[in-house]
Amino acid sequence: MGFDDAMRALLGEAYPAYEEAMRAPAVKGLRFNPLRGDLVKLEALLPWQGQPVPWCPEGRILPEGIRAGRYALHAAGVYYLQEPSAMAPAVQLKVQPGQRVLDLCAAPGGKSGQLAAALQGEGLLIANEPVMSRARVLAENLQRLGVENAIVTAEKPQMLARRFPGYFDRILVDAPCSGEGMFRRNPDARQEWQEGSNAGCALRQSEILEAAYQMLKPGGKLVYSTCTFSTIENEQVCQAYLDAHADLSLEEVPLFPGWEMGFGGVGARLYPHRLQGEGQFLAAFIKADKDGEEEREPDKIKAVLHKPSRAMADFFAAALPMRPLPERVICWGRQCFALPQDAPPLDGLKIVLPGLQLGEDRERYFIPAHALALATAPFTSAQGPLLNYAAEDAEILHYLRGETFSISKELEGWHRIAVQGFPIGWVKAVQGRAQNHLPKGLRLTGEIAWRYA
Ligand SMILES: C[S@@+](CC[C@H](N)C(=O)[O-])C[C@H]1O[C@@H](n2cnc3c(N)ncnc32)[C@H](O)[C@@H]1O
Repeated sequence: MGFDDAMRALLGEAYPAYEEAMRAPAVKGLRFNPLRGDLVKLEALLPWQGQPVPWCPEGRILPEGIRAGRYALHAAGVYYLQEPSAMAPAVQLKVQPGQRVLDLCAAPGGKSGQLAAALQGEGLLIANEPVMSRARVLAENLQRLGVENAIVTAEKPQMLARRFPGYFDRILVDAPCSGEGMFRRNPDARQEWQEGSNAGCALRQSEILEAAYQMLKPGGKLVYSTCTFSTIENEQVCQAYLDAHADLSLEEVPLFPGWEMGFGGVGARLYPHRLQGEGQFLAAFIKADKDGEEEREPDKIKAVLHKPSRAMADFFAAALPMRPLPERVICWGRQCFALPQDAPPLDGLKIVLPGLQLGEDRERYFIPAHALALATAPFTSAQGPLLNYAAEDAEILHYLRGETFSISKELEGWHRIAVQGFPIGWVKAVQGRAQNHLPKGLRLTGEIAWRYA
């Protein structure tokens, strides 16, 4: 059976509506980042209004033609580009500040960003992605969003399961899948569809879920999601999971307008012909609490902590006076990171990012990391030296292109540069020039939509 026949069999009478929706353009969205402040204020920064996404308060549907990834406020982590249906699984996990959260299949990081925002800086997020190149993008995205309490790992789920038995309050398994729900966005993937691929994906999904089960605390919650339609990868995987673990039960997923209950009452289905978004499946599981069973806590961090140099302390006092010098600092070579509170031991794991990247402590001088500028809250004049510009100011364009530009001759030393109050990186003021410290990989080339008009 080809893909079209499989969809016809799945949807029955609704198939023509689905087919018509597939001829329309894919829906694009953005999600405001609550770590950057109040939603009403963030939304007021943009000159266009997006329609709200009913299942995600921070989500907006992008009006056609807006290239929101090319604006300076994107570089400042004020929002993240995310397709509306993809916003649903992380919302359903209902993360609370202070919890231990695992995002097991996390790159490029849209859902990790949501989970980190729900933690509000308290607790721990481990964002895992086994494909190293993708894990690096994940780390970069979390840094842009200003997340400070995340550790990015690049491990196989089974390896993590050995290290973190019963450790997490919340786990998201946004599994690799056959991607049928994304064919409108990615038509080439449709050509690659093969009948047998669903079963192969299901096998891998069940293995990932098994590792996640081992890491879920009694009383904890897990959300499983895919962006595919096949019942083999969705309801059947969920049913097999329930059959294998008597202490797992389904949590009902509230249905928003346009959502459909999954087959057999398992989870929820989002279809492009029923709502403004692409295809998605999600289901939520609760692990039964065990009275009297002691929680197994891994040992606290065993890493050798770095004592910040005088140069680093001076840098913090001058450039970020509102931010105390971090206490739990580790270094890889000269690159230093502040560990999140309650970071577990990380030895033996493939770590891409162990916490907030601070910069290079070279004893005689300190070079701040880009992520440190992005981690700071929106500007107030008490927060230290900052060059604040409007989005359409030429300095912002120069900065994002990696160029130096003129500033007042009276300024000296490290300054954050900000757009509309939101830092986008560091410059060093030297004799009336702002030396550009935007990492090369983040510089914009080609057309830049730097004006909102
Ligand atoms: C659907 S994507 C995740 C999207 C991500 N959650 C987001 O919101 O940006 C699935 C991810 O799982 C990763 N992956 C592949 N095999 C995996 C495995 N065995 N265990 C965990 N993740 C895996 C893929 O590389 C891919 O990045």
